[in-house]
Amino acid sequence: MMQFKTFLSKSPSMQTIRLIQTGIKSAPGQYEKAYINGQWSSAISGETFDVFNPANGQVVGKVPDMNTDDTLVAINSAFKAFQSWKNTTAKERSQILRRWYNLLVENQNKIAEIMTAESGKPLIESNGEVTYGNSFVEWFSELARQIRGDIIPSSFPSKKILVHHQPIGVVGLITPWNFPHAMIARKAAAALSVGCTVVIKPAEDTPLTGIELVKYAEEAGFPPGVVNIVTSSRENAPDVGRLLCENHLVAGISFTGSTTVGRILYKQCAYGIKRLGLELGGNAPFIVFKSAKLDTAVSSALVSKFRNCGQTCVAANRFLIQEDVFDDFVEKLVERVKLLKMGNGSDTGVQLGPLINQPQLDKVTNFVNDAVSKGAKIITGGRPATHLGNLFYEPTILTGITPDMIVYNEEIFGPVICLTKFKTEEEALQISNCCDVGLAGYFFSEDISQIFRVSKNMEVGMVGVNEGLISCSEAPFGGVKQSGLGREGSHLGVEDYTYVKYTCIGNLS
Ligand SMILES: NC(=O)C1=CN([C@@H]2O[C@H](COP(=O)(O)OP(=O)(O)OC[C@H]3O[C@@H](n4cnc5c(N)ncnc54)[C@H](OP(=O)(O)O)[C@@H]3O)[C@@H](O)[C@H]2O)C=CC1
Ligand SMILES: O=C(O)CCCC(=O)O
Repeated sequence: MMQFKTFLSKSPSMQTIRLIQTGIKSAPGQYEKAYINGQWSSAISGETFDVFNPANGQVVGKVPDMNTDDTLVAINSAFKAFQSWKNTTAKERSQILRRWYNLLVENQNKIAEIMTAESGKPLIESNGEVTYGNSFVEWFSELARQIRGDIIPSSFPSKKILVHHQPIGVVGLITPWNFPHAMIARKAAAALSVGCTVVIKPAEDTPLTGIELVKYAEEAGFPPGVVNIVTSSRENAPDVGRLLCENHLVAGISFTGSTTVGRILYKQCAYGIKRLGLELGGNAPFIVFKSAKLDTAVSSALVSKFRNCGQTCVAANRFLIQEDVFDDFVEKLVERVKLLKMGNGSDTGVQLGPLINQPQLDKVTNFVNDAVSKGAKIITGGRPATHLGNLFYEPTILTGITPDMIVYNEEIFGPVICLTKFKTEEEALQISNCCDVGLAGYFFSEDISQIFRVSKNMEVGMVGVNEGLISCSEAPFGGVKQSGLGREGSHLGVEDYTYVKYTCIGNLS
């Protein structure tokens, strides 16, 4: 967890300096191939698409633009590979995952630099994400050998009740651009650990990190067809997604991304009654009660809001501050926000990068303009930082938020803090819970009864109490309501990838 916190320090850590001094750079515009059935492959159509650095618009890579033809080959290969991968021992799978983890650790700097080049994340954050993503590979390499069935006492002396957990088969993993390593690792390591095979479809904006991960998976020794990655442009994504959902050889889908696309996949999986894991959007409340330690609340607000420039599904979205401490909190917050350094993520000391692409910039700009047109007051920021590049948006604080504003109702996915004053705990909870999504929620209080009461009553899948950064491989990640289905990470993270098989052995004498 600490790796993300370091981005708030006023000067770059020694680790950042060391990373920058390594001077490792991915070759600009280098052509990468996707990986299907143990072969590094171009698209059957021969098409490619460019990958851009959002900080400056430079082309940093070129990858195959694959469509359903390539995806079908990947599915067939994964299905064939499943027939033997499912019969490997837990120890064998654990050892290959561990080798993958070791290679990812050895190549941490290189992966982080690729990530910064294609996602715009400050290098120190990319480095933090690699540590975080790797931790899932390590976790599931350890968990692989701990998955046990049951023998349940039967009421009939002649019968034995056995319960096994078996891999479901081929799974399609559709992942977003905001965590190009961790979202692949969290899904793939869990699936592979129990004996499933995978077809990964990374986001158009960030395929290079995914390809890099798969290079180390190959080196670690996963047999051909067990791990496949299909890169596709935004234009081909809906068809590729549909094929993964509808092909009868695919047993399940795990998706992280927008609620809109999650709904499409849910529908497409319905006919085949596919296993489906969905990690969708949130609208996280961040409540500061009057008993809170304000400095802790302010530091946590910065971590929760500005990690990946606000482009995080667990980012604090609605800041609710009890009226008694509102002015003090705002004063401390503004002071810290004004110190944040925005720029090209590979430059020393940068804490905030650009937004990922033009639609994201337009979205954030429209949300803020909408709020201001309805009476919100800009305390700081409030516009694109055009002097830095085309996709930068100033860290922004708004007050005077009202329920008719888009920022109040929707996930902002940008560096914008919206502050609302409340009087009572009931009012704060009512505001927190009055939405259709429920991923993460945060609150700050030193009142122990309030801590238990509010964490029980917040309608979310994950609660941070006096803490703004809650994600880690050991804890179950997921939401309630329209924020999704299932849990990733933790001991529960394998459930999406296993069937429960009950065997009754009868007529025993
Ligand atoms: N919950 C979360 O963590 C995330 C939430 N979001 C939210 O979504 C908004 C839009 O971001 P966006 O990138 O468009 O998110 P999407 O949900 O569109 O993208 C996530 C992944 O789904 C793929 N995809 C897109 N359309 C389909 C489809 N019809 N069938 C199958 N796969 C599909 C994308 O491919 P491709 O990139 O090629 O389009 C990408 O790999 C953001 O502003 C944010 O609010 C976005 C990312 C992550
Ligand atoms: O924003 C997301 O898509 C995933 C959340 C990152 C995390 O695991 O904290």
